[in-house]
Amino acid sequence: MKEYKDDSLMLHTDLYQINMLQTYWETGMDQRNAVFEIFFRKNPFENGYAIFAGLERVLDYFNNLKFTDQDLAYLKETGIYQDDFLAYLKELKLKLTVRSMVEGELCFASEPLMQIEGPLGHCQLVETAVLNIINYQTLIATKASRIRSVVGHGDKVSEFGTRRAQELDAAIWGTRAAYIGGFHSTSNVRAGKLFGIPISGTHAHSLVQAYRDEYKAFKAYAETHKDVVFLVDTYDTLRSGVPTAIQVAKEMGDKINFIGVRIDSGDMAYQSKRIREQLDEAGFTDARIVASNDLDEKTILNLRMQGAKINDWGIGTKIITAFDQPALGAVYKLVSIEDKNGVMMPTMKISSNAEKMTTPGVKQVWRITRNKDGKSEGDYIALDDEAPDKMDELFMFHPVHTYINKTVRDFDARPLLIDVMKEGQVTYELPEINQIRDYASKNYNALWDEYKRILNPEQYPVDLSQKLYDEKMASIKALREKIQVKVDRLEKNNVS
Ligand SMILES: Nc1ncnc2c1ncn2[C@@H]1O[C@H](COP(=O)(O)OP(=O)(O)OP(=O)(O)O)[C@@H](O)[C@H]1O
Ligand SMILES: O=P(O)(O)OC[C@H]1O[C@H](OP(=O)(O)OP(=O)(O)O)[C@H](O)[C@@H]1O
Ligand SMILES: O=C(O)c1cccnc1
Repeated sequence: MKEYKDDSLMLHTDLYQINMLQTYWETGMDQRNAVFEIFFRKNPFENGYAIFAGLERVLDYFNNLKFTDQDLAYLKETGIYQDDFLAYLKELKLKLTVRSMVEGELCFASEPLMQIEGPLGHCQLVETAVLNIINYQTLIATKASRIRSVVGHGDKVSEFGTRRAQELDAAIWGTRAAYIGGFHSTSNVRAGKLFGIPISGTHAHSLVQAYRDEYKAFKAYAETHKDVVFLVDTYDTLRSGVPTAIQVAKEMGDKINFIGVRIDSGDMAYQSKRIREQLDEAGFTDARIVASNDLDEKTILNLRMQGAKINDWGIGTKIITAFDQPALGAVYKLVSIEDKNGVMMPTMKISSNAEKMTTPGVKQVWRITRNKDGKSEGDYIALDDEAPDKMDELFMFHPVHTYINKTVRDFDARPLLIDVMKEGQVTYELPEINQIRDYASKNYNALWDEYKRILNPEQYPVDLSQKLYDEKMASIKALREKIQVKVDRLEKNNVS
């Protein structure tokens, strides 16, 4: 890999973004004010909700983002761009204004998670990296929440996935997202240092193999550590591993804090029950049983159903790679653009595929909860000039099946998109990681159980205001008519 002393993230974008910027610039469009929104079309893992994560890194990415001399030298080398455009890039200072959900917010398909406003060219340049960050972190936080939701009360879940992650960055930011989603600790020591996440760890089979003997290995480990968890499945878990762990724990007595044992293979329901008996019989009733080996929410649920006596769970591959759904699929769509008279005009993409159709206009997402118990009624997407928080009753209807509707009274309406950056300056004070994690947990607790089950959850309502719905329908009609005129003209030209 080539080394650059001033490498920046400006080039961490798709070539087509710079190509579009060039077109906007050459045609005098680059300074037109534009608003883009980020949303995903389907909740990941067929879950009933997702947990928003990634804002801290997005703001960090925006901070001082500019083309460096070596970025520009590289672009020149490609031969794609002329000197005058490169000179324009050299002076480019991003003036983005950002509204976003905060990390730990519950979010749902089809609602804006973040809104980026600014000169069209600036907004375009950052699309790729912003999606890159939010897609991954939101996905992992959601997967973590699913896993956390199936473990027992008092069980601990540790993230073990660094070795299986899609490279170094994914390990670090993935484990942060897993912590936000409810994991208790990580095995990644650097993540502990960078984010203040609790770290935890046992030992590997190699320790036992190195000493060629379980007793020697456990004893050596115990003599060099205070807190110990012995990995007991290297040779024969029930006949050798656990009895040896017990022997060493007894010999060491108060010199160590014998936390328990870990198993990493075999039938973990059967083994954990037998291990529990052996530990209890030896008087170690508080010793914990840690399990790892390709675990996820489904295996954990199944193990618990079988009465497994597992207290703590180490989760690697399946969390850090979001194994069963490796991408969230969030997109970045233009919703409003300034016209040549300086007026902001809503814009949308239409498609025969209803899922691919966007909703035009600058919007706010309102979380509607009942005043009497704080429970969720649904989310209400309204145009920016609407104020559902000032209304006494709210008519909420399904945006496709409009006959599914309800009128809500005595409710609280909370706007979810808050100002985080104004013309390139961060205006938001980043919370501590534990505040984010607590916030996610509080939000999760306020959600009805029906939306939280990991299999076939109920669909949480994400509704459009009447005004937004009407404008969307009018835009679709107007666009269809415009296209029809064009098609007719083309056909007429072909005939003549
Ligand atoms: N009682 C159980 N019920 C359901 N799944 C289990 C049970 N015990 C273990 N598993 C899961 O079954 C999968 C395979 O376990 P298996 O015993 O085959 O381990 P393994 O990976 O072959 O062992 P090794 O790591 O030694 O190669 C793992 O995902 C594990 O978490
Ligand atoms: O199974 P995962 O959910 O991906 O969790 C991470 C795995 O990493 C370790 O195994 P590995 O074989 O790499 O090393 P070890 O068993 O020698 O520690 C650990 O024992 C887990 O099995
Ligand atoms: O601490 C552990 O037991 C651990 C950490 C990473 C991966 N596997 C196991």
